[in-house]
Amino acid sequence: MTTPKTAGFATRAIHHGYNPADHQGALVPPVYMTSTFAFPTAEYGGQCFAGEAPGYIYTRIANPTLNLLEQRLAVLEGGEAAVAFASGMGAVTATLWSLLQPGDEIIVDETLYGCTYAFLHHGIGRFGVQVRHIDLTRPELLKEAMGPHTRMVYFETPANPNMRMVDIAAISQIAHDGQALVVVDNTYCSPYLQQPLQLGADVSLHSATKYLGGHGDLTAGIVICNAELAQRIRLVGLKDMTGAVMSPQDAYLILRGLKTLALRMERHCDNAEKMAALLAAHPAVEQVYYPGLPGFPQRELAARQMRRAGGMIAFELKGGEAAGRRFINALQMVTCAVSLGDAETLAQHPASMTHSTYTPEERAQHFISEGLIRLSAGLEDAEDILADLEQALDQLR
Ligand code: MET
Repeated sequence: MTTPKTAGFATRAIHHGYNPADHQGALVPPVYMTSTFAFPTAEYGGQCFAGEAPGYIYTRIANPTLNLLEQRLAVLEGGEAAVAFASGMGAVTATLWSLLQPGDEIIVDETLYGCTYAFLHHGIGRFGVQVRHIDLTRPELLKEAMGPHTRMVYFETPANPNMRMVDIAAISQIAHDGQALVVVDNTYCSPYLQQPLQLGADVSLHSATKYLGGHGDLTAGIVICNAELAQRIRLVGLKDMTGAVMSPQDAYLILRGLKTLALRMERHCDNAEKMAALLAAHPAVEQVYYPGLPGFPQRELAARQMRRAGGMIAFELKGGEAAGRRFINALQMVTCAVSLGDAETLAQHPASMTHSTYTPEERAQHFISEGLIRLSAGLEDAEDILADLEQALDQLR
């Protein structure tokens, strides 16, 4: 059913866009596990292709299960429309291929997820799009940097992996004064914690592999924006160019994950707050980057644009990179793996894993230290996570 605008986040995450009465009473939406759709007549099939009839054609273009997920995520982020992809990078690349052309400039923050960075520099950057890094934590620098060819401003907040935060409202205002689109990778927050479109951004995208799916059993991506941009991304990015379509089975798993998103995010935040406090108080730890900690330099911004401080933490040990490896290897329950937003608490080393697409010099230039450790707070009992972190830290003494 179409949930009223006054309905709460969890209500919409559970109900929006689906009415059991339209599906023989099935409480859970059916999965349209089909690649193609039968046309009643040859004429009707041709009309579908011409955009003159509304029928489904082929799952790469549209599918009822994907459409339900898209509608639900659009409403959860306060957007008009959404487009589903096979991975977070599918969402990133389709958005950039669709909305940029040779001669355009894209301004990005200094710190980006490793594969996004690689795509900009070794992918679209090779096809005539100028890529320029600016420290977007200082909006005044964007004002100076905007030029006649700047078509897009792109960033993550908090940034993967170092938690630097960008003021979405301030950046959107400056970008829009210069007619540039603002694209925010909202993966670290999920729509429960942060809503970029409400703060002025044009596009919010996610790796749905993370908090949206929430169970580490799929890869998927989603782009949320207005109807016009969504149509451009769907038809140019998805249909004609990248073909990176989400599986209906994965859309079903994400719809299932969304039912508990609000509950899970509260628990991720509860656990991360306790983990960050333990790390900050431990003598082996040099520095902790977590928006909820009193010493976090952008704490006020975090409080302004995020509902809570989130489930992601970065930290450095006094013993640097070598100590970091020893720490990760000493963990017993916390798992060494990339990805985030799963039920399991995960630890990884960005310089050798998620951000190994940068050279060491590039990491230094983009504020990613070689010794940084990234933690994704899971849903386990906090005391078990804390005990594991503590025993691993104690081994560094
Ligand atoms: N985007 C994911 C992360 O940041 C996966 C990473 S590496 C292939 O963990």
